[in-house]
Amino acid sequence: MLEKLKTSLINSPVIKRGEYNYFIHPISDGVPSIDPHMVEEIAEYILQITDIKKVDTILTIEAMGIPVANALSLKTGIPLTIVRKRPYFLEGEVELSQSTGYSKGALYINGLKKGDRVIIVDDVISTGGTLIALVKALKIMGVEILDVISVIGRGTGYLQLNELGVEPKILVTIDVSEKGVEIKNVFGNE
Ligand SMILES: O=P(O)(O)OC[C@H]1O[C@H](OP(=O)(O)OP(=O)(O)O)[C@H](O)[C@@H]1O
Ligand code: HPA
Repeated sequence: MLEKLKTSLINSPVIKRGEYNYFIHPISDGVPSIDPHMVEEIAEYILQITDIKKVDTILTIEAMGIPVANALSLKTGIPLTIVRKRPYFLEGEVELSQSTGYSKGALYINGLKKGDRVIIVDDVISTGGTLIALVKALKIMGVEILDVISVIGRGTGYLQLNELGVEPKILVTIDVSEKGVEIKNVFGNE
């Protein structure tokens, strides 16, 4: 299962972004090109591990959550809502701070209201900085989070989501070092 994803991950180049060992992969970077059959493999797998029936909208974060989240939206007919990196100044817009292992910035939520039921789909969880900030903001908004799914996971950032009462489903967990990427676990193989 997830063979295309696993095989491509172990061949990912790793560069330094400051002190951070950053792996480069089509799903997390769109580099090199994204194989639609790999996206299909991932979307199919997600549909097997999450209950999509009650979901009002699939929520993702600009930019690299979009390819997988959009594939899910197309397959299910459920609308896609994208948390953006620029403001739109619309009524009710919610701003939050995003920090990763190599960047800091702002994110902006539009199009969600209290009571909306969402699944969050992203490409990578590492420090957890992005998803922790998003989950906290959604809870304040009264948005119901039915599931949190990340295609790739590294490090222990996901543990802080547990403290927020969220158990993210991470499809493939990896170790990243200067030597490269190693597969640690596949969701459902525990
Ligand atoms: O767990 P964290 O440490 O927060 O890292 C995970 C985040 O890092 C990337 O976002 P980023 O905005 O860097 O890149 P992108 O625009 O390529 O998605 C990725 O898309 C995740 O959202
Ligand atoms: N590679 C690609 N995207 C990422 C990473 C990484 O190492 N960490 C957080 N988002």
